[in-house]
Amino acid sequence: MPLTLQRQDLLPARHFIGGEWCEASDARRLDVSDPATNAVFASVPDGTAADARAAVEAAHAAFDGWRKVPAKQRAQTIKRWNDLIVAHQDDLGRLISREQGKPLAEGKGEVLYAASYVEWFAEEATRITGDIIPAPVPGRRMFAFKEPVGVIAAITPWNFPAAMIARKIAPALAAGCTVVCKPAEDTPLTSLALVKLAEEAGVPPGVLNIVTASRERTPEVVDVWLDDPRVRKITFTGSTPVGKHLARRSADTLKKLSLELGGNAPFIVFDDADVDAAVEGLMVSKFRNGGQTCVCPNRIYVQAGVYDAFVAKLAARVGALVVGPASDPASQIGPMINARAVEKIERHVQDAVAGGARVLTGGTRLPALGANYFAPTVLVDANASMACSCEETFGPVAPVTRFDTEAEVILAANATPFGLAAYFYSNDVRRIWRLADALESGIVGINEGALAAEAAPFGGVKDSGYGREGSTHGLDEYMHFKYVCQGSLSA
Ligand SMILES: NC(=O)C1=CN([C@@H]2O[C@H](COP(=O)(O)OP(=O)(O)OC[C@H]3O[C@@H](n4cnc5c(N)ncnc54)[C@H](OP(=O)(O)O)[C@@H]3O)[C@@H](O)[C@H]2O)C=CC1
Ligand SMILES: O=C(O)CCCC(=O)O
Repeated sequence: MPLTLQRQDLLPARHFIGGEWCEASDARRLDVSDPATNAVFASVPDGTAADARAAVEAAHAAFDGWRKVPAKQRAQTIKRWNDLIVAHQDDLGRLISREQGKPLAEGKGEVLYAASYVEWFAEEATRITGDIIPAPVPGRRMFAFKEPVGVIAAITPWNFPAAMIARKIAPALAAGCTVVCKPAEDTPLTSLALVKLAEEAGVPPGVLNIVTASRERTPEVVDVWLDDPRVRKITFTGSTPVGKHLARRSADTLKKLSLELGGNAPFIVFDDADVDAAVEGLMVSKFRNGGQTCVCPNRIYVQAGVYDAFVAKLAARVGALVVGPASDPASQIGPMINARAVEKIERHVQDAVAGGARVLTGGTRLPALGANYFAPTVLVDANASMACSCEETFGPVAPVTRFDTEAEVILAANATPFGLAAYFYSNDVRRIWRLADALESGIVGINEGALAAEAAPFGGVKDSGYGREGSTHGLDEYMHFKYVCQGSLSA
């Protein structure tokens, strides 16, 4: 079924390069399908190296002009973009849900979440200050100015097609950078709609450029940007192997990098926790976007004293989740993004069961709904050797492990190369600060399952990457310092 929007022109379905909506240089196109049915409902250009080069040319040519636009004017343009995103939240929410599969309420929620970053960075644009440094010797004046790094390349994933674009592009524009962007193959339409609204907001030609591409052609497009010394920064959200590839491949041109990569978040419930609050927190954090979120709990550790009560309550809540297409307002869990995602989830569940885990609810695909559906699942008796404990499942599967002591669970929680988010529930204030210190993670939730906010620095440690998005630190990622030192002037 074609997607009908209030504003059909929010589906430009072409690249945007140098202020022009255009086709791929060889006119090849890429189909976009609905993960609920696998039915194709739109298409976009399948980008080429030539398109990628044209985008860099445009961004490079626009940089000097954009960086010199007064901060207040840049801020006003970005604020207008925010206002347009909010005004079109219904269309954008429907677009997200159709191409990504999340329930409509979540799709619309993501639009407002994305807008919160755009608004935040519009405001931050007017507060970019530097330092006046007390000189260590007489006759000198010393300053540190912040400057935009230049052209930046944003490579975004499919799980939050609006929010990931927003929290990369808004700070780049606020800092005075120009942008080339490549969204994920599965979800190119939302990003094109956002770029259309940025154009309407008055972002000048060449400042924001977007090239869509298939999985097959993505390396060809991105390699152009990796090799081009005019691209001064890569900002990426996605898998750890691709993040490491980008770091290696951009070494020759020594680009600045922000890498927001995979996670393997522990979620720990202590005997002294409020069990109902912990179950609620897990439902919020684990099943958001059907479990396809990098900060989703991937390993759930529950202390022996509350284990039985916790898993009984959790299984009841998970078993009651309504699975269905985004188009059904009752749906709480939509389809997974594609066949590869469902295969990985199924492999994790089967591996866990073969290793001794028990399924309390779910555990299978839901073919009656469609090929990409997987039942929300609770596994108990999970252990560290299982694939679901070592790899990011990225699906609606909650594997639960029993533990006895605080020392034991800290060791287990940190026994992973990843370090993006960690959660724990406890009412003992001494334990709370011990754990907050001990967990090797960029983000820690204490008695809270919903952590992300535009004012907070989002990012990881270890194999979960580096760099932060959101907050004032999210703006610094797009700037460098220039130290200026003035000696004495001769009389
Ligand atoms: N941190 C996070 O938020 C995310 C983590 N993941 C994790 O990664 C797993 C796999 O998901 P997947 O979609 O394959 O993630 P990828 O890392 O493959 O994709 C993320 C982005 O990188 C692009 N990309 C892929 N390969 C290259 C390459 N060689 N050079 C440049 N860009 C590239 C993708 O383009 P294209 O779509 O065209 O391939 C997409 O735009 C998930 O199961 C999950 O565990 C996934 C998404 C987000
Ligand atoms: O999963 C991701 O790709 C990061 C976005 C999650 C969030 O902002 O909470």
